[in-house]
Amino acid sequence: MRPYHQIPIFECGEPLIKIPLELFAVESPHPYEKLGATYGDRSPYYLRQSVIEKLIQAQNYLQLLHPNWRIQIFDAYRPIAVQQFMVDYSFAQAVRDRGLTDVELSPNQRQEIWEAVYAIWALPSLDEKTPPPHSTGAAVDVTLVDDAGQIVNMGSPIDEMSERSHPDYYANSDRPEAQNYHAHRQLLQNVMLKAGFQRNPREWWHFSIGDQMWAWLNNQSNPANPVTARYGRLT
Ligand SMILES: C[C@@H](N)C(=O)N[C@H](C)C(=O)O
Ligand SMILES: [Zn+2]
Repeated sequence: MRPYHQIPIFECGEPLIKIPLELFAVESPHPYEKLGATYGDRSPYYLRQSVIEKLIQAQNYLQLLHPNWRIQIFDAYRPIAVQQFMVDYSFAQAVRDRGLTDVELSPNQRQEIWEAVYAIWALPSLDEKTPPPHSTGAAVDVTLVDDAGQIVNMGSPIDEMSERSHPDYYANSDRPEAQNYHAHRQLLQNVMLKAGFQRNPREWWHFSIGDQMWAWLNNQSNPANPVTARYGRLT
């Protein structure tokens, strides 16, 4: 259980619809499909209707500051089967990165790797009270692309299992390069927050609106006016 799982969900029934990809930049091929994740008759490029409207709003705010920059969509809707696939893939990759194989892992090593995996991935829970954020169609992983079509350097790749994924990792650095990374992360956060999203406190790229994490973060900063979640798991 994460603290945001205490938030009650009152599903509003808003449809999951195709993102108008022509408006945005898009990571292509899709990063998880490339690894073998299958979506059946679904696609990762779907979100709830008003989440898409808010994403367009965020990009409009971005373009007031930087005309011709775009939000790049890395991932959006994620069925629970894909959440499970990515959790398993990330565990296996972390084992390989340590130069080990699954059978060689000591109980301590196994636990340490699972902790690293679940530091950034949500549990692929089938319980309707604790859905993984992307399985609600309300969460999106994004970065920025500049007017030359280049991905803006945020100082670490999306999905890296390290401290560098923390949004404020570069906040107190004296290095001009690191200050740039922090400024880019702040720019992304500012335009997304202005449109109503909240950012995952552990990941510079993950934003959501209307799900449990969003409600929990809202309630942390504004306890006098608590909100609940309006998007639950989609089947
Ligand atoms: C790991 C990243 N892509 C992500 O989406 N993390 C959140 C917490 C999730 O799994 O929902
Ligand atoms: Zn995410």
